[in-house]
Amino acid sequence: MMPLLTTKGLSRNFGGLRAVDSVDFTLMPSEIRAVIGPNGAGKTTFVSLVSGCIQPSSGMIVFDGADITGLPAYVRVRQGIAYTFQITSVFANLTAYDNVALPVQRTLSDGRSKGAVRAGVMAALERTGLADRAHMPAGQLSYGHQRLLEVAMGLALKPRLLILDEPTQGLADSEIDNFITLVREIAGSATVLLIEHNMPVVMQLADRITVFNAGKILAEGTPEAIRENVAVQEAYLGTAP
Ligand SMILES: Nc1ncnc2c1ncn2[C@@H]1O[C@H](COP(=O)(O)OP(=O)(O)OP(=O)(O)O)[C@@H](O)[C@H]1O
Repeated sequence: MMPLLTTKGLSRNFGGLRAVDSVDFTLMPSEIRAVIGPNGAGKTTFVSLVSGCIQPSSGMIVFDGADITGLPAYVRVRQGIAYTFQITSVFANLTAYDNVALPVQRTLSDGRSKGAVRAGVMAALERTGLADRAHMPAGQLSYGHQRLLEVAMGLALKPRLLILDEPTQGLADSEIDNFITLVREIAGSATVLLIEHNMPVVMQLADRITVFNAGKILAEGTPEAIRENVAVQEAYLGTAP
């Protein structure tokens, strides 16, 4: 099977700091991959490089067999890479419905067909549990629901790769359970790359886990293997003897 995504020697400097340092990474289709690591390890920078929000200092990104390193973010979205980054894309003054209508319109050949837009918007809102809040201004939703709204906007793009950056932040425990169900369902039709600090969520969801530390991949493996990895315990989990 061909990988959906690979990076080769991917690096990004900020001044003298190597936030992402020569990362070789492979993601297979329909995987749920969690990316974990201490604060400042380079996780957000890494997924920002994959989505095209920032450009690499060096290295290469291949998506579905094609070199996308030089492509702008909006072209990558069109090719099937959707991302949600900590409420950067939600318009506070628009309703939840209208926020999701924007990406739905982009996926329809006739984006002005009201019925098709409505069906697409409501499907995404229902999947994320926000259907009964469709007509609330996004800015009036709780922080956790704004995170879910971002997921709905990502889903509306019908992505092949959905990148989620700390999606459970601000969600209540009951909402986290729904979120886990949602991600499993999303994984039926898309590959999921998930930055997540909530370890129970990571352990329940991930097929494989990639551990970042100081810009590099420290370890990679199944949840069981990562839990037992002594270097990971020392660097991140803080549970080494
Ligand atoms: N635009 C920027 N300019 C300068 N330094 C940056 C910039 N973005 C990130 N950094 C630095 O790069 C390093 C990696 O940051 P990044 O946000 O990728 O880490 P992270 O693993 O996602 O951390 P967190 O878990 O706290 O979100 C940090 O030292 C951070 O301060």
